[in-house]
Parts: sequence; C-alpha cells; structure tokens
Amino acid sequence: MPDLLPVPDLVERILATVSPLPDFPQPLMDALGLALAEDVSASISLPGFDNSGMDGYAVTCADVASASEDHPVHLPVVGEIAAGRPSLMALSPGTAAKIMTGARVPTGCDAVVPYEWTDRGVAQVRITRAPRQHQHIRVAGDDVKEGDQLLEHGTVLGPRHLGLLAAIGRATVRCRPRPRVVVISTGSELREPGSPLGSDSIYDGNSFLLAAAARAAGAIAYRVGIVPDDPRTFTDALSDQLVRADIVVTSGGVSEGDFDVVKEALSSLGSVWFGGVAMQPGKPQGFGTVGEDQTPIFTLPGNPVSAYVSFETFVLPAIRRMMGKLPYSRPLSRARLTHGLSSPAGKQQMVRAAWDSDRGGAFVSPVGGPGSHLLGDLADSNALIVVPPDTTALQAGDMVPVLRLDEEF
Ligand SMILES: Nc1nc2c(c(=O)[nH]1)N[C@H]1C(S)=C(S)[C@@H](COP(=O)(O)OP(=O)(O)OC[C@H]3O[C@@H](n4cnc5c(N)ncnc54)[C@H](O)[C@@H]3O)O[C@H]1N2
Ligand code: MOO
Repeated sequence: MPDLLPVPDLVERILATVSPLPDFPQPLMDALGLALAEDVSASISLPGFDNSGMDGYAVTCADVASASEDHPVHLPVVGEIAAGRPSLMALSPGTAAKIMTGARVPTGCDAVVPYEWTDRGVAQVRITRAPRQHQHIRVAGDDVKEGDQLLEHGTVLGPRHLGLLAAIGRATVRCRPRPRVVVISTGSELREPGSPLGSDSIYDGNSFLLAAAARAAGAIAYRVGIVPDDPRTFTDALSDQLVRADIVVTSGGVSEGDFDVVKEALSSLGSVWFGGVAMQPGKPQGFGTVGEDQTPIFTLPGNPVSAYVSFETFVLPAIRRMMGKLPYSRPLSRARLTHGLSSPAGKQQMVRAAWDSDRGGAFVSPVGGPGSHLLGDLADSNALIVVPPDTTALQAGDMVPVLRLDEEF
C-alpha cells in the first residue's frame, strides 16, 4: 500500500493554500452569520439621552418625598411627554408632567412616578408613594458609552450583535463574504432525483449532501448536478463553473477505477494532488487549484459517507478560513463509548455515531457498520467518533474524541 498522507498534513496543506476572502461593508441583514472584519466601537452612547423607564409622571423628588397612602401629594400636571415627541424640555419645581416610557426626561426632573402609584390625573395628579432619586430614569450611557469597544474582529454575527449594531446606528459592517461553493457529481450511473431510474443507475445523493453541508457551513452553494464519466465533458463543466466559484467540490472518480474521470481530467493539469489519506472512510482524495484564479478544488471520493466525512474534515475548514471564522475545524469533545469497536491500523477511523448526554455526562454509540455506502446509518447519526490511526480497539466505557455534527461552533 503506498504511503497514506496523515489527515492533519492534508488539512495543513489546504489551510496554507486557501486565503480569507477580502472583506467589504455589508448591509446588516446580509451580515448574519458572517465574521466581523473590523473592531466595532460605539459611535454613540446608549441610551443616547436620559429617558423614562416607565409610563408615569416626571417629578422633582423633593416635591414628593413625603407622599404616602395616608398623606398623598397633589401636583399640577403641566404637560405630556411622549417618546419621539418631546414637548416639555424643563420641569419647574412643584409641578409634574406625564411622561411615557422612552421619552426624554426634562431638566429639573429627577424621578419618574409610575402610573400605578397615582390616580392617573390629567390636570392634577395624586401621588401616594415617594420615588427614590433617579428612580425609573434610564441614564444616558448606562448601557453603552460612546467610544466603548463593543465587538471584536472575528466575532460571528448573530441576532443580538446585529441588534446592537443597528442600535448604535451602523447600517453596514465590514465582513468577509460567504464563499461560493460549486458542487459537481460525477458518474455515468447517476440520475437526478425525480427522474426514472434504470436497472443499474442510482440517484445523485452526493451533490445534495455536499451542497447542503456547504450551505450549513455558511457558504453559498451551487449544485451543478451530474457530469458523466467523460473527461472532456467534465473539463467543460468545470471551466463553465469557475467563473462563479471560490471553491469547487467534486464527488466520485478519484480512486483506481478505469473510468475515474476527475483524476483523469485533472491529472494532466499538474496542480491537483491525488493520493490516499490515512482516513476511513475517505481514503482517496484530491486537492489543488484550477483555472486562472487558482480556485481551490476538492475532489472527494464518490461513496456517500466518504464524501460527507471528507467534506467535514477538509472542505469545512477551507470554507471557514475563507469566511474568517475560527476555529477552522470542528472542535473535538469527549464522550463515553457505550459499545466497544475495532478500527483499522494506520488509519484515522471516523465512526458514525449517536451522541447524547445524561446526568452521567456525554455518551456516544456507534451507528451501523463501517461501509461507506451506508447512507441510512449516516442520516441516523449526529456525531463522528474519531479513532486515532494507532488505536485498533476501543472498549465500552472508554472516553473517546467526538465531533458533534449539528453543533454550531
Ligand atoms: N481497486 C480499488 N478500488 C477502490 C479503492 C481502492 O483503493 N482500490 N478505493 C475504494 C474507496 S475507499 C472509495 S471511497 C471509492 C472511491 O471511488 P471514487 O471516488 O472513484 O468514486 P466512484 O467510483 O465514482 O463511486 C464510488 C461509489 O459511490 C457511488 N456514488 C458516486 N457518486 C455518487 C453520487 N453523486 N451519489 C450517490 N452515490 C454516488 C458510486 O455509484 C459508487 O458506488 O473507491 C473504492 N474502490
Ligand atoms: O475510504 Mo472509502 O472513502 O471508505 O470507502
């Protein structure tokens, strides 16, 4: 058996070849899920001005200090201040003004008495409890101060970040864009789902699997569909697609067969490496660059489980690096193995598994057999147990490294 490349060596080669995409200002809603390519500081304070936290009456504390149920204080109501419709800028001692939540507090007011402590009077208000000084006043800058560092370069933007960015008035933020991933399935036996199936043909599951995985990783995925086992047709399809690709992913046609179209078409270019990686499933791999723009290309093996595991191991880190998302690879966690298993020597085995947790902590159970055609088992899995190349057997109860496939990271 020719030497197999260790998995980390190929990952390293990929990360050295792939560069982060140039960042540019993006409208906020397009930035959801993208990594910030700038440090964001507050250009304004939040709140921007002292405002009321309650619907009630703006008062001067000293005027109502003695208010109680038994000895209410009565004040004339001199106006009404609604949020966004400031009408009264200053409050004179001995008066009150109706004020709504969010409305700017007039000068001279140092507390808000909520409606519930009053008779809700219009011309005059009866106040039965004394507020503390500054009660129900939201002071300018008590949330965010102008100049505060808010979000760091590299932060992956979620709904809460976008809310904050909008609140400080940002319409755009600098982010790296989503890479455009073109997915091509090769194989003359493949048919489009929904079309009739011949006696020796199969449906093209891989392009859906891989395009969906690319989209789930944050990329824009273009599913080109099926290219038959003809090198010329493959090369034509590839050059048609390069114009819209930051990454090309193919499946099939890379092992030792007589019609291994991808290998045959790309070998002559010399810039794509083909070889075996010490991983099971996912041994036959190809990686390199194609076209004028040196677009990275991943030629994944055709067996569906092999294609998926290869995507997780090699394509996902490339997508994340282009997007500026760290870490590049899915983090390993540890879980207790429920059943023993054996593993081939010299290869990192990626065992389909079901992960769960209970009061005893995380546990993981192998799902199905090792066959790389077992797509049903793959769909039942939510994790991969990573068995190192030098480990040939694991016992029930062992703590094992696990990749949780549906976890955001
Ligand atoms: N003599 C050898 N044969 C094989 C070796 C080897 O080392 N020596 N390696 C095996 C391993 S491991 C794998 S993995 C496969 C990889 O083969 P290819 O990448 O060339 O893929 P194909 O031969 O085109 O297809 C393999 C398998 O997968 C099915 N397939 C392909 N595309 C799709 C698709 N889009 N959707 C669903 N299923 C797909 C295809 O029909 C085949 O059954 O090679 C082994 N052979
Ligand atoms: O190594 Mo292949 O990728 O399992 O069946």
